[in-house]
Amino acid sequence: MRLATRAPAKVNLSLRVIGRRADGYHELDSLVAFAGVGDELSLSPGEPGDMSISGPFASSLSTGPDNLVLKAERELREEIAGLRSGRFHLVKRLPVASGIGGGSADAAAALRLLARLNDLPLSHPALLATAGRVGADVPVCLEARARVMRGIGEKLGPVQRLPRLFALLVNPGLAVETAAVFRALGLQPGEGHAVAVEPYKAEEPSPATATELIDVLAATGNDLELPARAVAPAIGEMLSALSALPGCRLARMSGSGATCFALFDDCRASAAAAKQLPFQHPGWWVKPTMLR
Ligand SMILES: C[C@](O)(CO)[C@H](O)COP(=O)(O)OP(=O)(O)OC[C@H]1O[C@@H](n2ccc(N)nc2=O)[C@H](O)[C@@H]1O
Ligand SMILES: Nc1ncnc2c1ncn2[C@@H]1O[C@H](COP(=O)(O)OP(=O)(O)OP(=O)(O)O)[C@@H](O)[C@H]1O
Repeated sequence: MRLATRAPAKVNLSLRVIGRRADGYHELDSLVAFAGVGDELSLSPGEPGDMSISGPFASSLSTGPDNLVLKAERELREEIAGLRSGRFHLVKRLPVASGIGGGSADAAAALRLLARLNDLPLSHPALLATAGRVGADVPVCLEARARVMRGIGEKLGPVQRLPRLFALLVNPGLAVETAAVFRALGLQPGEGHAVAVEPYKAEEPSPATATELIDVLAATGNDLELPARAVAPAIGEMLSALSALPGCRLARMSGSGATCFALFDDCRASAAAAKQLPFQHPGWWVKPTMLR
């Protein structure tokens, strides 16, 4: 039997860095949402540890043991003796190392498929523990629903019922290494981070409309944007181009970059921008999508 699932792109609508832990990782406070665009993963009968990849970004990745799909499978097998598994096929539609958690989404998708095959609930402690070990963004990608994540990604707040946002996801075709961006922030282990941007306040009543949500988000930010722009100056150019699009209400970077998103009040404005941008910047990856 073949099991399949989508691996939606993760978007950090806001991201505040609280400080750096003694072990070098950074404590975050981030409102995360998920996009309509994503990878696809399937699991079929076959040899565990085996996988194939197709899709527009297949050539950016190997099918070796470093692939996060296989890493997640291996780690779960260590937690659960006798785990049933198989061979994976990944359709890679998201740019790699791009701040929208493609690898994390794939790893989480692998865990969801293995949970289905082995009749495990998603809340199974072995799944959660494995997710956290595979990557900081994997726990939030397990359920792939909008929420605030804290700690280094292991503390998940309640699911947020956000109004749908019409967005463009844009990447300049530049892989940016997450660790390099955190390094460029320049915090020492144990050091706190001065408040530069406000975190999203999830306790307050959720905004009822996209327009209200965008207003709330405008008061927040992404603390990794400045260090990422130092690592990859193309990000600054992209943010200026997005802000100048007709109807763009907010342009911001996701995660550690380089992917940025532009938010619009309605789908007509985002669709028009999606048509216009490729003429101005033919090399950029541009995806109109809904975030929720
Ligand atoms: C920036 C975000 O995308 C926001 O959602 C994530 O925190 C990054 O999550 P991720 O890509 O799953 O990150 P990992 O693969 O676990 O870590 C990559 C590297 O980034 C740094 N890292 C990551 C997460 C974090 N909270 N603090 C860190 O300092 C560490 O140097 C780590 O070695
Ligand atoms: N299935 C996979 N998809 C994407 N990247 C993978 C995968 N397996 C391994 N990797 C490696 O993981 C690294 C980070 O990939 P990923 O796409 O998750 O980064 P990201 O988009 O920056 O994510 P984040 O927003 O979590 O920082 C890359 O160096 C990539 O080579």
